[in-house]
Amino acid sequence: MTPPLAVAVLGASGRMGAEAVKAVSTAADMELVASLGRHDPLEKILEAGATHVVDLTVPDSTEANVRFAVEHGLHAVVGTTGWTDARRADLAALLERHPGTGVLIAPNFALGSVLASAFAATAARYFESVEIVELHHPNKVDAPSGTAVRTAELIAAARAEAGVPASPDATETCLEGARGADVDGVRVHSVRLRGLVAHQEVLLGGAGEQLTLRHDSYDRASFMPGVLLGLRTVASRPGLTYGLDGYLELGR
Ligand SMILES: NC(=O)C1=CN([C@@H]2O[C@H](COP(=O)(O)OP(=O)(O)OC[C@H]3O[C@@H](n4cnc5c(N)ncnc54)[C@H](O)[C@@H]3O)[C@@H](O)[C@H]2O)C=CC1
Ligand SMILES: O=C(O)C1=N[C@H](C(=O)O)C[C@H](O)C1
Repeated sequence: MTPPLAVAVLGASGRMGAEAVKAVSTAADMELVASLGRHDPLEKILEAGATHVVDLTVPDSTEANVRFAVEHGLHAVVGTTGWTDARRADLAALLERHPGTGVLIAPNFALGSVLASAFAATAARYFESVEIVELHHPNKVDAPSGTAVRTAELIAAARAEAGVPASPDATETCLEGARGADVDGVRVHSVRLRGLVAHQEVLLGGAGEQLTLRHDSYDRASFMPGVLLGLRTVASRPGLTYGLDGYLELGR
């Protein structure tokens, strides 16, 4: 019989970490061997005999946590935001020196969100204008969301490949921030509102028509199937995978 995956959750007292602790604890093929908070030494992971790490911490901590995991040959599933191009490049280089180890960085674990971003990238090839509105709870520390950044990157790449020009925009005078952030040429607007969890709309405009692709996470339970899928898959995918779409067969 295959032994259960020995999983350590980092950020275990946080909103996502607490949900991941529940999900891993109730998965028949996993054992939660360690739960770490901000003040716990990372050595706890090794003492507990973990083979897999889930990082759901904060942008300032995640890079050091994941580097520690990789340097000790542990596979990592990472939901924390803040993984810039430069940070991912450094991590990919580290992984080359640890060839059997896998890391998944997933800006969003909700399957519906991953699908919505993929649909948006497909649709963006056919519309003149595209903008993103992301809406989150007001305790979120980063803006724009990691999901919106990833969606904008996918959209920009698809439009570049199809030769679609920049979205038209005649703005000449503008209060700072009024047109949102520019991510690879795609405007991203961030709303923070009590009562929300995690939501995103991609607005696509053409002559006389609009297509809106919206995804809503009403509960953090929505992220858990993706976390578990990541844990079950990561060891068989050495190196760095960016986006849960890398583990799904979306083209079929
Ligand atoms: N990929 C996805 O599907 C999702 C990703 N997120 C991201 O996950 C991250 C966490 O989100 P929340 O749980 O809402 O935040 P949170 O603030 O509720 O939780 C973060 C926790 O990490 C702890 N922490 C900080 N540094 C640590 C360290 N070095 N070791 C262990 N624990 C540490 C904090 O004390 C806190 O308890 C954010 O970056 C958020 O954007 C959130 C929801 C879904
Ligand atoms: O902080 C959150 O809550 C979320 N963070 C991730 C992001 O920044 O995209 C994923 C999801 O949107 C929830």
